[in-house]
Amino acid sequence: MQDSAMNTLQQLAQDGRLSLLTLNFIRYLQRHAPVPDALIWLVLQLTEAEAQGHSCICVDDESAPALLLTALNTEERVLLQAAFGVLPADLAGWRQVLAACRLVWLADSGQADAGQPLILDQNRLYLRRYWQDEQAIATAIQRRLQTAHANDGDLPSERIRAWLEKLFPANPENAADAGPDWQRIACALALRGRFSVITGGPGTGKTFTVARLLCLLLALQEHPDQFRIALAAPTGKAAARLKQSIDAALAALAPVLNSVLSAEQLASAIPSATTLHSLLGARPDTRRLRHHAGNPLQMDVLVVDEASMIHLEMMANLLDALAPHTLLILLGDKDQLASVEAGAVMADLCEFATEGGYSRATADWLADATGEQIPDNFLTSRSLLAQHTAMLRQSRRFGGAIGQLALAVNRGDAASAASVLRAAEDDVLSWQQPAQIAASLPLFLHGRDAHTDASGYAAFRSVLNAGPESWPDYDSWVKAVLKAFDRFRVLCAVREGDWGVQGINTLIETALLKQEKIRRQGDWYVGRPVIVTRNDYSLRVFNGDIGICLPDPAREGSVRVYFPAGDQLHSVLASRLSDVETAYAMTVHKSQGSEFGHVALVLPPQQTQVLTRELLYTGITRAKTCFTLLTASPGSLEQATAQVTRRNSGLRYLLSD
Ligand SMILES: Nc1ncnc2c1ncn2[C@@H]1O[C@H](COP(=O)(O)OP(=O)(O)OP(=O)(O)O)[C@@H](O)[C@H]1O
Repeated sequence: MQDSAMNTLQQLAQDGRLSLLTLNFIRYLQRHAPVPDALIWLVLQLTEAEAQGHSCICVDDESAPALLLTALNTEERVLLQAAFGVLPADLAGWRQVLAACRLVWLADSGQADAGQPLILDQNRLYLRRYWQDEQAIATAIQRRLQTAHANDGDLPSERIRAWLEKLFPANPENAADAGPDWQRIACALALRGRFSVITGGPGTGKTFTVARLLCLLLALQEHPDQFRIALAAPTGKAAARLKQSIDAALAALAPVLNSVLSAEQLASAIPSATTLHSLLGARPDTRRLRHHAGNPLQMDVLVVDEASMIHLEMMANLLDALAPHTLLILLGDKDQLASVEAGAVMADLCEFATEGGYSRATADWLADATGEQIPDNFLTSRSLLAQHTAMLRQSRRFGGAIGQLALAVNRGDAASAASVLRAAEDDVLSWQQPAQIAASLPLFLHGRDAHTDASGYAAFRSVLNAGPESWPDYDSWVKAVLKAFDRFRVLCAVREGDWGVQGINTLIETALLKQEKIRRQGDWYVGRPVIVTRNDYSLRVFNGDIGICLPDPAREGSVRVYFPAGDQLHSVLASRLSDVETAYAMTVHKSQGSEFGHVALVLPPQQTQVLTRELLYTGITRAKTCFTLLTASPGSLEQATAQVTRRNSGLRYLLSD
């Protein structure tokens, strides 16, 4: 490598403008073989892309260099570009450079794989581990899809149809042109194989449908009492929500199912939901999991909710750990923010979900088994995966203004989103543009004037201040405090700055301190809401868990943090928790899988890459009853709506056959 390029990189790393990890990786490559400058240039892009959640870069894509070192200013970028000189202009030129380096394996060249750290597959350059994860996921899914019933005729379509009619009675109020019942269709598609995807926006009935699908599966078993079901989600909160919704749905279905299982048998067939980490048997201080192909999970069906939060490595691990006969059902909203880590698995799986992509054979089977006719425009006969994917299209919860806003944002229609925000009744939606975010402090503390639903933290503070005396026992009070905290949340696009998580948490805490509403003991005070930032297996607290600091009833003067654990509570001495942050405000990313009565979404004034359509959509759809948008200028709404994240990935191509 030319000295000038390496010197520039070293200088940038010294100034903290380039990650040391990247520099060390380049040095590692250089120790093993001569590395041409053009490849170093690609590695810089690749490590940057990985940090942004892409699994690879497209070397012939003119936009790829735009990813490069976004942290650099123009002068630094110009310097770096000058140091690297002229680079190949097209894919053929890049392939030539890469083929000449023994650290790169050209996966489509017919050469044997020698374990090189970099892989070029078609036009996509990968770090080996992401390529491996994508390959493993695609192979495992294809295998599951291919071991579907060889012939739909093997399935008892008449029985299935009879059950679907019981589980989803036709609604006489539905308009004749309402289209097919996608919920019935989702159930029937899942019965055909070992892999199924059900996507849909918030409130479209994903859990409603999967509860009925589980009933249908039980009803079709010869020995329903021996049928093993498992429920999981990426976070503890999402797992608890899944279990709650399924329990509620099943309670309503018990009378329908009583010829198959008693209410008690039905209740015991559905275990509690766990996080994917604990399902897979994650252990402290090691990446190795207890369950894998050599020690698979033993269950007949696994439902995983909030699948958009699953990253590449986790999906690869999950598929590896499943027994071949297990039916995996993924539930999620394809339009939500992707996982923080690399990959956009749910978006890749649902690449064609909107258009359907069903074959004529699938449509015929659906007509037999559900009585539903698939409209012609959904018959584009896409991939095998499309034959096992259903998209629910009617929101049952978000008929109103929040739903319209989410839809407008999802369509990329900033003008409609703005007019929905301006036209809505202000107890549901509000758009405020404070010059300084500090001006929103009254909103955070007390909510919007005179509108009880659009609450701030006043409801939470009031349950907290009432103390345990007004409740039958201490735990009931703690549960009420936790519940009241979920009535409102400030969600931010960024962490730093006045308009970020840290600034707003400080703003709220300082105000409460000034008003003498809190009394600190070091970092802790009674009523401090915290979010866990790192898994701690010994304390059984996990990244993203939210708890509240309250007095320890057993020890005068000491405080514990209480976390919800299903219907129960889990508590930890506050002094033992080190990796936590105050949680009046949290990032939209961390809010995935949760819902709050009222959400105040804060978009920062500065232009930032994180301000995307998916972020806005995810923030809006966390709100159950009221939503307030806080921006410094109207432009932020437009900017976020226009900026779509499309992560580079090879998975969607691997799955498109
Ligand atoms: N076919 C239906 N008939 C009547 N009610 C329905 C139907 N489908 C869904 N619902 C109701 O709509 C509400 C939302 O359903 P559900 O919670 O299953 O949606 P979801 O897609 O899982 O939502 P989320 O995105 O929050 O996970 C629930 O109250 C549910 O009972």
